[in-house]
Amino acid sequence: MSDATPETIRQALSTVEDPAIGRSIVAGRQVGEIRVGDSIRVEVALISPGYPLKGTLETRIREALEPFAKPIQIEWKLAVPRKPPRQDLDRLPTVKNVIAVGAGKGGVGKSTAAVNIAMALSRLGASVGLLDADIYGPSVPKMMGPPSRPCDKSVSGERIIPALHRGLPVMSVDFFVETGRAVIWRGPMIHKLLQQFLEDVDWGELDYLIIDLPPGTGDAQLSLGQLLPITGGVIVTTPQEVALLDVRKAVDMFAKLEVPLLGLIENMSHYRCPSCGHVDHIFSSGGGKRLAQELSIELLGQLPIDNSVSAGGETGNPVVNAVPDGEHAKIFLDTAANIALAAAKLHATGPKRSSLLRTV
Ligand SMILES: Nc1ncnc2c1ncn2[C@@H]1O[C@H](COP(=O)(O)OP(=O)(O)OP(=O)(O)O)[C@@H](O)[C@H]1O
Repeated sequence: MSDATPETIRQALSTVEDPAIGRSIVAGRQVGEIRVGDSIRVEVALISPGYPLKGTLETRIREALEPFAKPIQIEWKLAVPRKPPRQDLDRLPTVKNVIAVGAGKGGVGKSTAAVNIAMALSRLGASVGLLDADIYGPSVPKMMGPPSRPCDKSVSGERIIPALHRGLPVMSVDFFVETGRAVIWRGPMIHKLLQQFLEDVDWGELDYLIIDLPPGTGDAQLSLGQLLPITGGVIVTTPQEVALLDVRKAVDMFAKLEVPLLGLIENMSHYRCPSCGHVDHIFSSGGGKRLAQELSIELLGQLPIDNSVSAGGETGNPVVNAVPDGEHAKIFLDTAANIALAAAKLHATGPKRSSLLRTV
């Protein structure tokens, strides 16, 4: 075995593959600074926040460096890869990944999921923004609580400064309508506003922009999807058969938009009695899992019904933040990590040549 130098160590590490993508961590530029003294210190960047395969990667690194017979210290960093979206929609150069949260029907907890996933990714160390594109019922600002900085759209000719809620930049259709007024958007107005959200908003450098899409799979959703540069889609459903039927429509919608599907979240999956711990599958059991298997998509997470989740939405303090060590925060953190990993895996496939024409 050769002496331990940064070069020989880098060479040894070139045989280590990232377990999620099967690529050498040296070739993938995941290895940063290497320092050698009494011990070996290596900087290694993970491809996603909360990377679920970190233990496997660590074992591989330690095995590869074992012959140097020195203590090994690994300094973990985060370097989220950027997956270029469809060629015709490469509009957000400072945003690495755009993740759209959709649902086949209303009321399944799509906005709750979008808000908590954004908070969870941020807790896991990523830089995250939230775009509330739910033109029928923009609820993200309410769910995130009062802003520490309101949205500044006053300066004409300059970039719009997004609101800041709990440290996350947020833009919402809600900022552009009077409180309590029903929103009747005509297609061109929606397009214009969303185009502004994408082109005129100063989002800053983001690993992830999470988009809360309107519920359903009609024309409005399709045209939004054609406008937004989405890296991957996530579908939220409840376990009832009737909701699951709508999931198939949502899957079709993402396919039409040529947006890769990252997976399914089953919300209101079951209810656990807080006093006796009894688990009740109020709707039906295993529906999300069966459907995910049937459609060959990943089941990213299963969230039980719980007061703390709805209270988080009502009080403007998402459960991931309000009860940070609770069961529901843990489920959202795991779900967010699964989403981020699924998006990172797409990176290996490179930019997509779209057969769709831009409609605006
Ligand atoms: N796991 C859960 N446990 C308890 N309440 C929940 C859960 N998930 C969502 N809710 C509640 O269900 C209601 C609907 O949730 P939410 O607004 O997130 O749904 P949505 O799919 O975005 O609806 P919309 O179609 O109106 O946009 C809210 O009151 C929310 O607090």
